[in-house]
Amino acid sequence: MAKKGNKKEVTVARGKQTKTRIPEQQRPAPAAQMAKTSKEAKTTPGFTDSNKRWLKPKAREDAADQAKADDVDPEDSDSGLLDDEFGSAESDLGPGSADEDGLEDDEDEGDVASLKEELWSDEDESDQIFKKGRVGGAEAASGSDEDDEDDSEDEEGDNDGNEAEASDSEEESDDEMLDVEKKAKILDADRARREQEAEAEAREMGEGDLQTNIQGEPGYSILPAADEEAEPLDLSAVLRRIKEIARVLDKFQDLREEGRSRSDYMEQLKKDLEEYFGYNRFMLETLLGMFSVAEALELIEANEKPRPVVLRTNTLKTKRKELAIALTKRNVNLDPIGNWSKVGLVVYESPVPVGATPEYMAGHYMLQGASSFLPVMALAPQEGEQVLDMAAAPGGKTTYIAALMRNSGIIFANEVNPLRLKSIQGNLQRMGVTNTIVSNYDGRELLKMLGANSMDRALLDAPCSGTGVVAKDPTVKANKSQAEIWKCAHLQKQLLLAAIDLVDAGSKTGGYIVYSTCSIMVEENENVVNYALRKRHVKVVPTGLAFGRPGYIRYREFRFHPTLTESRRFYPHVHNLDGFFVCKLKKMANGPKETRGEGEDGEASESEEESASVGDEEGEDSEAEEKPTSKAAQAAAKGGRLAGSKRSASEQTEEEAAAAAGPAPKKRRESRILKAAKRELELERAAQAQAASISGRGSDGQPESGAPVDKQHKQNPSGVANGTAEQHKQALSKAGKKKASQKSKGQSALPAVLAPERLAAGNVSIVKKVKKQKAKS
Ligand SMILES: C[S@@+](CC[C@H](N)C(=O)[O-])C[C@H]1O[C@@H](n2cnc3c(N)ncnc32)[C@H](O)[C@@H]1O
Repeated sequence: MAKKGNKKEVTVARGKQTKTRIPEQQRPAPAAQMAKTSKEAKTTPGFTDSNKRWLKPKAREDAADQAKADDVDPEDSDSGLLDDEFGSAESDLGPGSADEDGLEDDEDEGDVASLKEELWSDEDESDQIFKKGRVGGAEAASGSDEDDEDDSEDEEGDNDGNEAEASDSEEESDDEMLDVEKKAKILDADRARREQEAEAEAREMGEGDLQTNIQGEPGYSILPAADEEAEPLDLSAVLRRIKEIARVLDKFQDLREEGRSRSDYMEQLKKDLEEYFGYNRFMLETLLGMFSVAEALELIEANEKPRPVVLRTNTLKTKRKELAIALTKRNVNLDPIGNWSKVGLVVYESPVPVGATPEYMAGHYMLQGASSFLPVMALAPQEGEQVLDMAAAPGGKTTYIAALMRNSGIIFANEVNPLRLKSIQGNLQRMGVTNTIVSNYDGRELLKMLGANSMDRALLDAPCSGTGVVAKDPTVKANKSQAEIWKCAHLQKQLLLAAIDLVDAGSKTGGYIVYSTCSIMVEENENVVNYALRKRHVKVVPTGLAFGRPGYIRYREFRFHPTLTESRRFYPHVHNLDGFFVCKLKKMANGPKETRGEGEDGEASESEEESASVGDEEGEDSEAEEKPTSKAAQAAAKGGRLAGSKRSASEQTEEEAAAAAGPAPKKRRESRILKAAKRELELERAAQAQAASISGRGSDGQPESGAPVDKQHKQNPSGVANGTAEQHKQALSKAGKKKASQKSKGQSALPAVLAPERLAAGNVSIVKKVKKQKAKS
């Protein structure tokens, strides 16, 4: 465990700005720990463990701390969060860094290159503002040379890891510090020195008489004696024991007490962690299985702290610079999120609820966990493409996809839970998204509705156990079980196969699928992707993300395809992000892989998979064989799929893909529903363009005059990006005529898609009822 200091909270008023110094033990993630736990960070720039900007401990611990400092009601700060991404942390099953040179084919290169151009290119003029000093408050105005120098040092020093981080706060010159800061600094230094001395003393004593004298008291034992009735300890004593046990386990041979085994310590540790942090046994065993004891504790501690509040600029409506200026005028204290994103802003403190500012209402930004940027960046949607967001509510990623596509092409945003549709619609409307069709299907049924191979790209931000977002939803600590994790994995496999089947391997610009979860469970991540690698002609490609830990290829009894190291894992204690997994797949050929029959390698037959991918929820596809039984492992090894098998697995994928599928079909199979929906969207766009030319709106549907947003809403209640009511009506009546003529030709109609009440601001809802009505008729 990293040693903790005891800095006092010091609130310093500087001009208009209030700065809150967070006690060291409350800081989001101590830099020393971070650099220690991620060697990768030392070599990767940007938003990594060594990103000083991101980790600069300026953020307050929570709203309550800020309230203390600013007299702001903490509830106010939270109440501003509308239905963005927050609140989706609950389980939603209801109704080495990216190797930029390691790209395997031209398409990948183009893809990642364009992604880089879009997202990693030199910061635009908007970032000059940050070079002149932090935007919030007085410092922004000064724009001193000194700040410039600091910034460039920041950039150069990104690789310096913990030392750079540690020294960063020291860099403030004494002259700049106020008296109270100076005093606090002296006290801190003094306390640190005394702690060091005490530790050294304890170590010295331990070396002579260690087994019983961890705390320097004769006869002291960390573990209760076997025959002793365990006395209840107060919580601070439990925490102390947790740390002592972690220390012993770290240097077990040296520090163990005589007659005590490792499992004695582990058992006591688990009991104490259960008691102190409230995890259940399953969760603890998982964490202690994935990480060293010390690192598991770091993660557990990071899970107790909220992640920073982050905004994503909606580039359909504004620029980051403009947004930063607007929010700064409201005394919001913010910074760019780091050099890995050109659209992210991290908010340190705000006197107004950031979920209820006029800029928010006008759709200039999305409140979005920083980890949510990553799958969309990996997806790298291109303008003009057809993109599926299979599990879309509340639409945080959909709106980002739309922004990257500049509202061109078509996005299909699907969500199974009808109660969550409104949140997608609301966000699309607020953010001025006009290229999206919202549907309400089980993702496993989408194949029937949209047609196989109909998409250029697909994002499956899968429903999951939420084990990466404990900070948002602490109930996850206590209510997850192995059975539930397998249940999630089962659904995730079916959804991923469906997503793959919907993407066209022959797409000129795409052919990519991104799979992501906010779970840290291997069963829900690498295990799911590994399953897809075996069932479909896909390969894992680099995500293009500049940081993140590589995915597992060996974990407990699991053995995964070696290319899974290209997938990326993100952790609260390493990256100060929610626990997250991102994997990018390239579809090599359409259609399923030919598999041997049941019994030959212990796998389900192809027909079973197909039924799984169209929604046989009860049908046990290959869940059993995916669990790491030694029988399955042997059988899979026989099939040549495991790491270490003689044939290179990536060769195998491509060879088999080529042999099984032949040339990729040139034409996509589009379902009638898809065609009708596209026609409808075209009509809608035509109406909007007409409306824009009449009413003097820009091409993005924004008023050129800058009329107040509220007024726009009143004039046009259906949304900020709509045409006039008359044009809307005309479009609908045209569509209605088309529908009638389709009907007379015996083609399937799309009544709900065309129903006026279902239309909202350029978005079209397809509801499940459509299917039922169709079936009846
Ligand atoms: C992790 S959340 C998606 C978050 C979303 N991508 C965003 O960024 O705002 C997963 C979503 O999948 C939905 N879901 C669950 N089962 C589904 C299924 N079978 N088909 C489609 N969506 C499903 C859940 O209701 C939930 O809204």
